[in-house]
Amino acid sequence: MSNLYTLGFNQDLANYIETNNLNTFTVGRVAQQHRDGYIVLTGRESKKATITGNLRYTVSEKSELPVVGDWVLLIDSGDLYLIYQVLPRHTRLERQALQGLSESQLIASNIDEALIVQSVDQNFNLNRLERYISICHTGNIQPIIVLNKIDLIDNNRLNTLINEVRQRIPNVTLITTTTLFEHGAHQLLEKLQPQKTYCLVGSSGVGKSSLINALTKQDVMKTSSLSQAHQKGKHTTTHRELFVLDNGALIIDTPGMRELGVTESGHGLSQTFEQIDLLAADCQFVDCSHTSEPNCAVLEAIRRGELDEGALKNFKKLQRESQRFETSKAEKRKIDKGFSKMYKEVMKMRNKRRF
Ligand SMILES: Nc1nc2c(ncn2[C@@H]2O[C@H](COP(=O)(O)OP(=O)(O)OP(=O)(O)O)[C@@H](O)[C@H]2O)c(=O)[nH]1
Ligand SMILES: [Zn+2]
Repeated sequence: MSNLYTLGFNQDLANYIETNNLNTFTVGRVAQQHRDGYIVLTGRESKKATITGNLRYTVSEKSELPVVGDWVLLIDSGDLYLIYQVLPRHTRLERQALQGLSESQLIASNIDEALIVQSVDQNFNLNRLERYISICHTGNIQPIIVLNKIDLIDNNRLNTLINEVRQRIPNVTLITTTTLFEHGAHQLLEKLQPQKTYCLVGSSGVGKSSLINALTKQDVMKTSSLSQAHQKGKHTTTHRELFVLDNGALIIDTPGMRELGVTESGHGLSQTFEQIDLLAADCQFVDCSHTSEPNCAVLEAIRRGELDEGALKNFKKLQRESQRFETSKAEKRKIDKGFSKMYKEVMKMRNKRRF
C-alpha cells in the first residue's frame, strides 16, 4: 500500500477500505481514459483496465463511471484489470456543455488544485477566469491562476495585466510563466507539492501541453503548432492523462475546454464573487438583484469605485446561466420521474393480466 501514497492515496481512503472490508481488492488510480478503456496505476505497475459489467449496469448516472484521478478497486485478470468499484471522490472537476443537455460532465476527480491557464495574448479574459474559478469552487478544488506566454509582452504590459487580475480577483494565487525559455516555469514548479494532485485547465492553445513538457522536462505531450492551435474546434490534446513529476507532484492534463458552463448556483459563485456576496448582506432587500433597487450596497460600492462593474456584470451572467442549468435539470428529473411512474404502472397492469 505504501507505494500508493506516492500517487496521492490518503488515510481517508485507507479507512474507507478498512471499514467496508474491501481489503481483498487491489487498489489503483485511473491515469488515462480512452474510448475503449483505462490505464490504471497501482504503485507497482501500470496496466490496462476495463469496467465490470456489474459496474456498468448498476450506475444510475454516467458520472459514476471512472474518470482520470479516480481511486478504484480492481480485480486482476492477467493482462487486464477489471474495475469493480469507484471509491468516494473528494473533489470533482465538472462542466456543463453550454449548448448541451442539462447533464453535467465529470472531467476528472480528486484534484487538490487546478491551474487555470490563460495566455497573455488575445486569450486573456477576466470573465473567463472567473468562470473557471467558480467551477473550481463548486467542485471543492483550490484554483491557481497561471498567466502563460509572458515572453510575448513587455514588463509594463505584464504589470498592467497582473493589476487587472488583482483588482478583480484578489484572493487567488497568480503565477506567470513562459515555456519558451529554460526555467520559465520555475515559479510554477516550486508551487507544486509532492503527493498533491493538480490539473491544467484552459482554452486550446494557451500552452497546457507545453507546460506539462516543461514540468516533466520531456516531450510527453504533443504540442500543436501555432497555426493548428488557432483553427476553431480543433483540440490537440485528445485524452486526459495523469503524470507523476520528478518532485512527486501529480498533474492531470485535460483537453482544451471551449464550452465551459457553470453547473450550480451553490457556493461556487458566492465564493468566487466574495466581495459581492459580502456587500449584498447590506442591501435593503434580501432578494436584491443589484439592478435598480433603493439602498443597494453593491451598486453603492460601484459608485464609490470600490467594486468593479465588470465583476457584477459577469456575476449576473454566470448566475443566470446556473439558474438555467438548475431549471433544466429539475425539468429533466420531472420527465424522468414521469417515465418511471408510467413504466411501473404498465408493469403492474401486465402482471395483473398475467394472474
Ligand atoms: N510564445 C510562446 N508560445 C508558447 C508558449 N507556450 C506554448 N506556446 C505555443 O503555443 C502553442 C500551443 O501550445 P500547446 O502547449 O499545444 O497548448 P495547449 O493548451 O496544450 O493546447 P490544447 O492541447 O489544444 O488544449 C504551441 O505552438 C506552443 O509552442 C509560451 O510560453 N510562449
Ligand atoms: Zn443590492
